[in-house]
Amino acid sequence: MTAHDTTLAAPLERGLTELGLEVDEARRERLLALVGLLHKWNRAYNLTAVREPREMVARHLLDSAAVLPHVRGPRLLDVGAGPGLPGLVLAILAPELDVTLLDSNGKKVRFQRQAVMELGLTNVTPVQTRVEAFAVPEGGFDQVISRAFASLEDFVALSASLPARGGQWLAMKGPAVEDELAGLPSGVAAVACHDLAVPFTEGSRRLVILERVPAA
Ligand SMILES: C[S@@+](CC[C@H](N)C(=O)[O-])C[C@H]1O[C@@H](n2cnc3c(N)ncnc32)[C@H](O)[C@@H]1O
Repeated sequence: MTAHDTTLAAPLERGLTELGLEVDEARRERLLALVGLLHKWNRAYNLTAVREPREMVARHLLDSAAVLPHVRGPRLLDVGAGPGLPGLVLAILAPELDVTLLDSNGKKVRFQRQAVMELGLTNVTPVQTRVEAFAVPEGGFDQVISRAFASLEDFVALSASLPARGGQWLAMKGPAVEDELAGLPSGVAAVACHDLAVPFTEGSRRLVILERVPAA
């Protein structure tokens, strides 16, 4: 596995504890190795505006980990995953998940593939495509998640056929999501909106969970 900055181990462990997550050392090592890869590839591939590894621990690892209690899987699709956020983090934390990472950008998907290989992950499938052109696999996904991808309305419209029957959309949003909730199409409703405190970051992460409902 790839080398990483050992000074990041303590903040990661503290942050995971603050989130109430028990994560063994092997998984913590993988998470830090992911930060190492993001930092290394960011110079050439411009994967994320977050440049500092320490900041990546909070804004990428812990922010993604914060949604784990709401992820039930097992088939999880991350739409517009970019360098694999939150999907790679969730796949490392919960090996029982079967995670598909989807992005239209070739460089981002090349990074996803490299990370999957270097981290030895067997539960992640990167796919390069636009979500609207993605052929839904038989049965669909139990949950479809996105972070920093699109408005709620566009996220749901672009991925309308992808959740399985009884499946959910999980949208990782900022604090101002009320206006977007008002724009949801009929037939889809928010069933929960969680305020998640992310260690070492200002403001709160909101996780909106959406399901299909009988059209009004
Ligand atoms: C702002 S980035 C967010 C990346 C990642 N989720 C994160 O939080 O760091 C949005 C990503 O969505 C991808 N994207 C935009 N439109 C897309 C589409 N129609 N289908 C698939 N991916 C798309 C872009 O290539 C980009 O990597």
